[in-house]
Amino acid sequence: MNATPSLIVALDFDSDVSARSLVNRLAPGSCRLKVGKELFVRAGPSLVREWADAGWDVFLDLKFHDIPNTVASACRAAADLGVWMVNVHALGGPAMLAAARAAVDETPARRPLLTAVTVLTSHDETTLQAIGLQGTPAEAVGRLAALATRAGLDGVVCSPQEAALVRDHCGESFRRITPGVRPVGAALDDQRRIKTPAFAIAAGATDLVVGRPITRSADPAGAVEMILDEMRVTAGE
Ligand SMILES: O=c1ccn([C@@H]2O[C@H](COP(=O)(O)O)[C@@H](O)[C@H]2O)c(=O)[nH]1
Repeated sequence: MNATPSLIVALDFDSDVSARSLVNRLAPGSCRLKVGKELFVRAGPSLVREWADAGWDVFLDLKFHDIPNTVASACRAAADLGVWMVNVHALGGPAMLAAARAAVDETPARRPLLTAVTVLTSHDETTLQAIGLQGTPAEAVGRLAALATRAGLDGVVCSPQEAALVRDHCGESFRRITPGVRPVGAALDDQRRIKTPAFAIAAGATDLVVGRPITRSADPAGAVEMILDEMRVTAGE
């Protein structure tokens, strides 16, 4: 793939009013939208459908992780909303990943991209050990990305620190969606494995997810433009 990397704005707001106020200042061609657990629980599927119908690429980031039948049904429901991408958690294992893939394949005309979360960007080696995962985050990402590749998924969610490793092991066309992106000087918040937008692009990330550096900025639309500029410069556009 070598497509221009995209910016996905994480709309982690506590109301649809706040989310709409930012989205109304953005253009669908300039970035994509991510609806995660908070906004989805607050505002529901109708908001997702509304944005998808309005031409936005919506990433429904609910990280499904359950028995295969339940995850497959949830992926079908996401496809019915018209989302651009939906994700599951790779820790659900091969059968769950295969069931998710089969479910999105049932609607070829509007099949969403299907990606898998590997190791959350809030983890470091110490917290991985605390939950019983051996090795470095990069080693765990490599193992989980291999599972996702074998199940026929379209890519994984990983930190920018593992983007190059995933590209090398899983191929150029396998998407590397990277949260844990922080412009120079931005607060770390609860993230642990972070890098700048420039690093993420240079390392081969295909889609950069950025939330609080935008949503908590005094000028969110300006923050989006600054990140897009840094991405363009690094990509040599
Ligand atoms: O490993 C992961 C997977 C998902 N996320 C989500 O991305 C955004 C990041 O928000 P920031 O405010 O830029 O930290 C958020 O919605 C997470 O749920 C992640 O951070 N790490």
